[in-house]
Amino acid sequence: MANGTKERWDPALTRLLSSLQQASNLPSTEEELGFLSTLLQSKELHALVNVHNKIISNGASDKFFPMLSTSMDILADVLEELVHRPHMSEDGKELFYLLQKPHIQGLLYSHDSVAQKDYYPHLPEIPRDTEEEEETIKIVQLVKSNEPLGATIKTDESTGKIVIARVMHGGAADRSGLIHPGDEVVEVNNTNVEGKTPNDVLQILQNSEGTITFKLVPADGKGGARESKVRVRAHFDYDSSVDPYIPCKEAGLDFRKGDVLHIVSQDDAYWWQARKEGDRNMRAGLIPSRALQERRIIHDRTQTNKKGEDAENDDFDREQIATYEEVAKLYPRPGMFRPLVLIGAPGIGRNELKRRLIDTNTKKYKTPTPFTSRPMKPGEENGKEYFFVQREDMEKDIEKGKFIEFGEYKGNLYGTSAESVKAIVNAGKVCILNPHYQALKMLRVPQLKPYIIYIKPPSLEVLKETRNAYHARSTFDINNSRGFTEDEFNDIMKAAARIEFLYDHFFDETIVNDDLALAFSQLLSAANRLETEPLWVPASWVQ
Ligand SMILES: Nc1ncnc2c1ncn2[C@@H]1O[C@H](COP(=O)(O)OP(=O)(O)OP(=O)(O)O)[C@@H](O)[C@H]1O
Repeated sequence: MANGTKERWDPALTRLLSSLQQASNLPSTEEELGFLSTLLQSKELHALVNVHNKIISNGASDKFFPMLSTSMDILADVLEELVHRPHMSEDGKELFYLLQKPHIQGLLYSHDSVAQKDYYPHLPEIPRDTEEEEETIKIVQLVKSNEPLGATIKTDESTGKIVIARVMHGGAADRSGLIHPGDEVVEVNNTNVEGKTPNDVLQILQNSEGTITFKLVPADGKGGARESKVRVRAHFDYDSSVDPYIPCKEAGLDFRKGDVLHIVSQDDAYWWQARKEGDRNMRAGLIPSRALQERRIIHDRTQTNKKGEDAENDDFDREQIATYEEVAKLYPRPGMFRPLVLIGAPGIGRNELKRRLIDTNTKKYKTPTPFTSRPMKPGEENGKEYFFVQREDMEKDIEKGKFIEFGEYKGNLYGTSAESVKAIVNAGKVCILNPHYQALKMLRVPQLKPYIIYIKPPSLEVLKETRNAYHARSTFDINNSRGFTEDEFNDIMKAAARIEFLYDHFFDETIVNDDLALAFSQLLSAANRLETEPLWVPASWVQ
């Protein structure tokens, strides 16, 4: 620093300069030595060193010493104290106002920094207007473990460079917080990947041990997207290993129809990221998005129709394309019981199961007496098994919307009135229904929130065996006086296949009715579960 007449040279810098001259025989270029020599002789550096020395020497003497070095903490305490005062004097108000001023806070902050001798050199801010060609590179190191990286790569179509295609939520790459979709991969473990294919890069990754080092050019505008909370129930099976279109097979998440999936990201229009609900694996996997799956189903259906296969009339029932259904948990409420609905092929045993359940507690389980237009069978009583009514009267009531479900079977109408179901639910009883399967869509509404159990036949052989051994009565015989015929067994199997094709996405549970006692115990535990456990229902029922 200029000191009146003469510039005072710092002895340390002078020493450094002379040792530099002695070091001229070291293996360094002339350019490097020249640079250091100029720097050590520069006025700016000397001025800075002098300022530094001054501060140190002042600090060392007792001339200036701080009374305290935490004035900012005290400021915060005072503000906290003042803000809770119900009444404040004018002075108090002024102090409160002053202490919030940025200038005062800045001053105290600087004071504390000096008092704490916190004057380390700080790195300069990154210049805002860098040269366009200059790229920022980030170096990311991950320790390789048995866990996959949790990121996929691809060749960028326009630039031909290798880029991070997606980062799987919860995977190693995501947890590092350092790798983002769109980042350009420059090097992997010191190997330049320019001109390499994603497979080549995978090879490098697979062959590396220990730490993996990536050199990446960060993508613009990324940001850690938050996980979505959406849960869906899958209405189809998915096996990524046979999906020719999945961008990365290793990243696929396989699931079965009925599985509940936690959708963590819907950022990509075609490939969602999901986890199986309850799965402890943190890393999400890729599944086809709703839009993609709908397209696939429509495509498959047009192919089938072209071949002229399987075009039965009630296919329209499946007009709703079953892909994913958003679900939420419904918590049981004391005294409010969801109706239990047993669905299945005629003759499969729903009445038998229902009867047994009611017998366990006739006060608790109730079934509404259905209406029918079929003629009364011998031994039946009006109002007991059915209310027997004229077809025209029943049709009129159906038109008036008095039936929550109705269907036609072999020329006769069957139905359950809305009133009778509501009355049971409101009385705090468990309503158990075994309606015709066509009624499902009408029943599956938020007002009723039914729990739908599909009663499934076992194989044809086991069906015949069990029914014959039990001397089961055919429900196709008006007198209920004989067993099932060969044709009727076949009809049960056919009807079951049809019901499954049309409605399986509505089933909350499936019980195979082979051994009657076993099937019944399953029904009983389902009924108990319904009262005690939160269960997944369409999300709209919960909102
Ligand atoms: N697992 C089983 N093993 C043997 N017999 C069975 C079994 N389940 C039901 N049955 C018998 O099969 C017959 C038909 O059962 P059920 O009347 O319950 O059928 P359903 O499904 O109610 O038929 P529908 O819908 O036509 O009225 C009855 O005799 C019943 O006892």
